[in-house]
Amino acid sequence: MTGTRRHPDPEGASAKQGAEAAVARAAGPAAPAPPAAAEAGPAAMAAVAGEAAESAGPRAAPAAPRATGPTAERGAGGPADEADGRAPARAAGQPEGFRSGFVALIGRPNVGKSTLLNQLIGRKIAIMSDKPQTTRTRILGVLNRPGAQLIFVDTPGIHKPQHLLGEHMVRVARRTLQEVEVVCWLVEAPDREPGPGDRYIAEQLVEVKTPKILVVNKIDQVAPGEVPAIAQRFAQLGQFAAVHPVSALHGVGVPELVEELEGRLPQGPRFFPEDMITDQPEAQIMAELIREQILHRTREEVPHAVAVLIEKVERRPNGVVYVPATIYVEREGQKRILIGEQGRMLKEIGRLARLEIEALLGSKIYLDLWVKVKPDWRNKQGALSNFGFRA
Ligand SMILES: Nc1nc2c(ncn2[C@@H]2O[C@H](COP(=O)(O)OP(=O)(O)OP(=O)(O)O)[C@@H](O)[C@H]2O)c(=O)[nH]1
Repeated sequence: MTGTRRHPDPEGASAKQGAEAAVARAAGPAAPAPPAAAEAGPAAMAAVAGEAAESAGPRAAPAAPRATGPTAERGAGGPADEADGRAPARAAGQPEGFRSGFVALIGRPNVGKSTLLNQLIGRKIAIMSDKPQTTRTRILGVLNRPGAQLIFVDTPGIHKPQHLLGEHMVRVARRTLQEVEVVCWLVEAPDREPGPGDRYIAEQLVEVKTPKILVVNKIDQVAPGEVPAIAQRFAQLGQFAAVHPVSALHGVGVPELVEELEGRLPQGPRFFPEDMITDQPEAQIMAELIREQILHRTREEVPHAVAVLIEKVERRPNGVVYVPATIYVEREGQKRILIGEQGRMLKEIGRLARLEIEALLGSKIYLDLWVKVKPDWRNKQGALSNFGFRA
């Protein structure tokens, strides 16, 4: 297998460090073209950009401004200039008064953070499922508006950790709160009142000095007349700059939320190129799309015991992109469930994931799925690193 065993690290550096690097690239000389997908393992893959790059397939994706951390150079127009006391230089074509900044989406597992992120961006960049703790790492989504760039950070749900992976998830979510311009706290209207998980988050939020917006999601599941009282019960738990009832699934209330958030961002540079919608590498999104199909089809402990690794992405002369991927589980029994009778379950997971990946890349895909057992991987630091989770 030629694919590397490490995914690019979407969180090895802070979101802001990554964005600073992005500004450096945007302002500096033209970024080098990404290595051809045929030769490149996942670590070298570029992130998924907007329409143009995507429809042209992985080779055409621009080099991604990834969270490259301390080695990245800063260029003119980046936050380094602000630190020097100079006004940030505006990139060509950037209007006067342009606003930009980071918005964290936080909340209990399963409240709809990923659904809201996809709705805000207008594209599917985060997987969604009805199983709690679906999101395992921080995901950046970029919304470009005529006068602003909003960078959303979808965090793993904050919950009481029960294993090493859980601890990692909560740490990532907490760290994110320190770095952003606005925090959106999502709660679920069907809960009707705050539960212990919500109160736990509210306590964490007390220390957060950045403006907080309370977003009451899933209002499609309650009678409209109930919404104000429900919102009030959650709003009592803290100091909120605004309260927005939404249905992330149906897009209700989302444009109003975007207006609110844009108005709260400071003036600043465009951190990411205009055609970029996420900093997630393609290979990582592919792995997540496979995991999403598994989440939809399995129950109890299986969904949480699964990790997916894209071994390589190889464009073949006939135009088909060959993607071998390994699904790791913790026990033989879980492997049997995933493979299913006469391989039927794995075949179906592969078929549906392939359709999603083809839509993502705009190319024909040959998805080669394998299932392997790695006992207790969620409690092994080495395995977590291999799967791209960093402390
Ligand atoms: N009816 C309804 N369902 C929603 C809405 N928003 C999200 N959901 C559903 O809620 C479930 C959880 O949504 P996710 O977006 O995966 O939740 P999350 O907060 O990202 O979950 P974690 O990744 O576990 O933290 C999915 O089944 C969604 O379809 C909404 O506005 N209305």
